[in-house]
Amino acid sequence: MSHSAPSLTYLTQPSEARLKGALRVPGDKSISHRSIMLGALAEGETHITGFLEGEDSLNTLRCFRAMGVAITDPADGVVRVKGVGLHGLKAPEKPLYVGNSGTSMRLMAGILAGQAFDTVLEGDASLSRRPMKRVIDPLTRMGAVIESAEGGRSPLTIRGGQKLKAIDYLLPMASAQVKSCVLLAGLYAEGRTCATEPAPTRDHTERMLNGFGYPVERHGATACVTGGGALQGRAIDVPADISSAAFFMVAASIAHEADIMLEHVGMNPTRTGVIDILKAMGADITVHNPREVGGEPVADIQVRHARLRGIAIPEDLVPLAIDEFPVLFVAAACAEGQTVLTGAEELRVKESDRIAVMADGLQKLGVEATATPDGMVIVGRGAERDVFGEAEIWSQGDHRIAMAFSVAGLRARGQIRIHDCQFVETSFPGFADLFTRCGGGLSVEAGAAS
Ligand SMILES: O=C(O)C1=C[C@@H](OP(=O)(O)O)[C@@H](O)[C@H](O)C1
Ligand SMILES: C=C(OP(=O)(O)O)C(=O)O
Repeated sequence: MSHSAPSLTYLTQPSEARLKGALRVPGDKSISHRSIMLGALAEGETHITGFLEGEDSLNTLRCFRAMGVAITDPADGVVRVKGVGLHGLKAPEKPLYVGNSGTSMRLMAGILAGQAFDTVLEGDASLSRRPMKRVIDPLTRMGAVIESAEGGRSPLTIRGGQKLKAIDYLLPMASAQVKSCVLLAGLYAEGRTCATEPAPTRDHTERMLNGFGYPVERHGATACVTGGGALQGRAIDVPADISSAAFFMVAASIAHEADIMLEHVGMNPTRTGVIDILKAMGADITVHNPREVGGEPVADIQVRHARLRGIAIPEDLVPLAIDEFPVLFVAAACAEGQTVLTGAEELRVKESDRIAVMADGLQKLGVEATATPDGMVIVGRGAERDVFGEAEIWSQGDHRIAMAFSVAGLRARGQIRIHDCQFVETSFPGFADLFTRCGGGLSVEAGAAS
């Protein structure tokens, strides 16, 4: 987000929505960030198609430009990055601003720890509340020097010119951002750096490093890189983001009538937990034409309306669906019976506390939703035609909360007014239009109270 984007409010239409059509949601955010970062650090050119032109990945792009990397303006998802090599970045003139994006800050901290110059990384109000100690700790063990605001929060000042040493790091939480940060710093360290995760998390960094010709060894839960190699520029086709497609998967499942096709969706097995969870709830989801594009599995996904039932969500699926819980809570409210989520305390440190903010919004809409320290218990009202009432919701600077309550509008008796929706631009530009075009019915009011 630019430093002060005007506030937006979404208004859902109490509707008899029929969702239909084929649609392609924007590019994968995790892969888009990494395509700029690895493209910048590579030798030669990286040609990206399907790039997410959302504020989070655009902020990553701007940061690397500020460090002297020539990157074309994205046009219809096409971006060219002229790599400068692992040691070719230049000192930026100003602090690097990453907006709302935890991925940018945590992955870039790993890269910047290995540079010869100092940098300051800063973000918006939401990001300034999120924990950065989780990356400061392993980087400090590697020899990095990082100053932070109180409590390990950003802004982070990263002192350049340190000689990094390899470490074996056992992650205290399942986090792809922390794993990636350690591996990226490992590119600059002497020796072999390993990150061991307590549960599988998205593996785009490992896949993409291999794709750029930088070998990542994998032994069970451990991924290792040896410093001192080089990356080679390449072509990257970014698939549609399964985390964005998830809003439409739930929308089609809960709408009174629906049959939609989500095209070219990334199906990396470390990301498909949302499909497993929805299928366990009884969703009607068919995967068509599975294929592999540039090292990532991709498919078209058909979703039709179905009667959902509540489940106990298996904890091993939590990291594989970590960004999808706001909208999965909406699905749970529309199911018959109780849904119980446990083992998801990480949701409390995302763009908002997604457990507290979702429980609060669902309660306002008349759903029995009880927040627990590590999850939620939701009593589904799927037997009723209108699951949700009418309410005013604050999305608390969190794009996924804003979109989740937009989807809830499909089963609401009245109107849901959702404030602070400008943050949807971080991950899903054009969401309101696409949702409306396939039958969702959402209008946007500018400049409303936030
Ligand atoms: O590595 C990534 O691209 C991401 C990892 C996840 O965060 P954590 O590593 O904090 O779980 C996820 O929530 C975020 O949207 C993107
Ligand atoms: C948690 C998210 O992103 P980030 O951590 O990059 O801000 C998200 O997109 O849901």
